[in-house]
Amino acid sequence: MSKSTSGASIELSNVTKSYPNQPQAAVENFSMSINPGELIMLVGPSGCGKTTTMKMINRIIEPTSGSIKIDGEDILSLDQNTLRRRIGYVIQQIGLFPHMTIAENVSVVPKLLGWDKAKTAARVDELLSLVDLDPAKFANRYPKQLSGGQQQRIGVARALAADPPVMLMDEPFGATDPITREKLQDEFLRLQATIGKTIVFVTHDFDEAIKLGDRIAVLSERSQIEQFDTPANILANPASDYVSSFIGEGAALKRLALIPISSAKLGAATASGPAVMVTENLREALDHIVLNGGSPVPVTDAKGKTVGSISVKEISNALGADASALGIKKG
Ligand SMILES: Nc1ncnc2c1ncn2[C@@H]1O[C@H](COP(=O)(O)OP(=O)(O)OP(=O)(O)O)[C@@H](O)[C@H]1O
Repeated sequence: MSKSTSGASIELSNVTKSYPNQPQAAVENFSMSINPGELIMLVGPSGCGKTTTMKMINRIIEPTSGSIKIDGEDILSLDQNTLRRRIGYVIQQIGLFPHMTIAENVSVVPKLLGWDKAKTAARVDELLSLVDLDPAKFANRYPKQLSGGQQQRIGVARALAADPPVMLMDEPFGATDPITREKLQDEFLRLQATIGKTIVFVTHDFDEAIKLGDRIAVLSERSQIEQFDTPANILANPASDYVSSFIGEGAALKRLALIPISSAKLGAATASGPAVMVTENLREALDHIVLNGGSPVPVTDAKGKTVGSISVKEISNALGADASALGIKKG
């Protein structure tokens, strides 16, 4: 998918953080190059150093050694306040100010930057619309008058207020129920397709990492990188038992969700049953086939015209072709 990019590159080189009086470093010699507009997921067990790694990028935590550059500029030499205005930050607890309205919450950074009232108000309207909340309805409410999912969207809007090139997201959807979480993830993907920020996103949830990430870094203790690759490559070719244990059960099913139906060789356009759109993925095709009692289902284009059919055989072939393209034996 091509997306416009307003993000910046991030380069971490040999970054180490040792907290005082700790026997070992929380993050040791961490190096990573992130391209403008990339959405990078940091995944790993509790205490492995994900949050420490991420918080060093906006210097909420100061590195003990190493260098961090954003668009080639050494951030350790920048004033901390300047830096944090360039980096949006979204956390699980949301952190909305309860005594401020939604509009006031979203305006915090524009106010710090000295924007006038009209510019700030226009930006608040634009941001609320961007996260699918009607400004006329929500701007003057207080956080407690919003659902958890709506509050989380305000957290994202607030982080985007000054249009920062970089966003850091620390388990932003972690506290929401599974249905809200999935909805927020879908919306967030749509939003990112438009805004193209460079995003570092911390999660415990490998499925969330697969769904959202352009690339995933699987981390072990001291933020050691076990594998850093696209979701499809990690699922098809985990680098170690450690990485496999993160993927868990059902790697093939998870891979299906990453392969578009358009990449499968379709069967003849003779099938009947619940049609699936060619823009959907193989996981969705499989769902339709199951609902159709295991028989092939028609595949339609965006205009509803039938362009072929898909059965378990075509799905299996597409999965095999994908695996062999990656140098994996068909299993
Ligand atoms: N302020 C601190 N002082 C001392 N040790 C700390 C401090 N903050 C974190 N640590 C330690 O550093 C290590 C990494 O912590 P960090 O919070 O980065 O891990 P994490 O992977 O984000 O964990 P979680 O998923 O549970 O949030 C842990 O062993 C933690 O106990």
